[in-house]
Amino acid sequence: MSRKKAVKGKGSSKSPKASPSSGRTGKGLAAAAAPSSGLVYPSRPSISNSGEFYDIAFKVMLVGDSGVGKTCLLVRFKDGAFLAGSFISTVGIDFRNKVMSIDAVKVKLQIWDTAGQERFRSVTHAYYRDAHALLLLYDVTNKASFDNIRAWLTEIHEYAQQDVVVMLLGNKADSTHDRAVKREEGEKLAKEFGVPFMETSAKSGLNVELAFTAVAKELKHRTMKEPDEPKFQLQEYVDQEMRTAGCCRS
Ligand SMILES: Nc1nc2c(ncn2[C@@H]2O[C@H](COP(=O)(O)OP(=O)(O)OP(=O)(O)O)[C@@H](O)[C@H]2O)c(=O)[nH]1
Ligand SMILES: [Mg+2]
Repeated sequence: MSRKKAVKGKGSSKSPKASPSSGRTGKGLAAAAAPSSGLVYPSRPSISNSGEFYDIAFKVMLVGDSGVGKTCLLVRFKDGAFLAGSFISTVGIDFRNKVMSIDAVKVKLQIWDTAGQERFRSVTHAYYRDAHALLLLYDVTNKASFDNIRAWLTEIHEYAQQDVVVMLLGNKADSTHDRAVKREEGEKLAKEFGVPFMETSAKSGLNVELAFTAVAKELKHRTMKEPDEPKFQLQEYVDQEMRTAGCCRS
């Protein structure tokens, strides 16, 4: 399979009109965004010398209330670091790219970090349509952020594609003393809405890699599934991986 090259670096914009691209050329938002159909199928090898090559690309959006840890989760996944210290709320929308190797296929995730603050909601709405997957976060130490998940799911149903992959994440699982939402409550809500669920911690790294890998696997399987290949079971995969890792992987 021929491979495309992922645009490296970071983009940022408050404009909902920015249109995605294959990431083959240029830098920044306009160049890194994918066609509105979303998927990028490489048609010929890249001639560029720098950056990482990929076979398929998907857009993943991080959504949820302000302060639940969306930016920290992305930074942990991308850079392996935790943004400790004062909380700097995201303004508008921002993205980072990461290429993962999934079953010998190079999958590029273009991950959009949205602002949780209400005043940026209309900006975020404009991006839902192009998303292949949504990671919906609440903060296990903040009951209101959990209670708002129903409203977020309503919003997702209204603005996102019908077949978008949604995964519910209870973040800040490291904060055992401040916990306000039990794991079972998260599991129950996820079951009610038929979405996969896991708890994460951007601080410790718990399940961060797993969350993105699971989504990338699901998207890759949907796109490249052989006719006789069984459907990928996302929650089963997550449960199995957590069992293998003794429930605590980073
Ligand atoms: N203990 C703990 N703190 C976290 C974790 N993730 C994020 N935080 C803290 O929570 C605060 C908010 O994190 P952000 O990632 O900026 O939150 P956000 O969801 O991006 O917020 P908006 O950009 O306003 O939507 C910061 O002070 C982080 O240090 C985590 O897993 N554990
Ligand atoms: Mg943020």
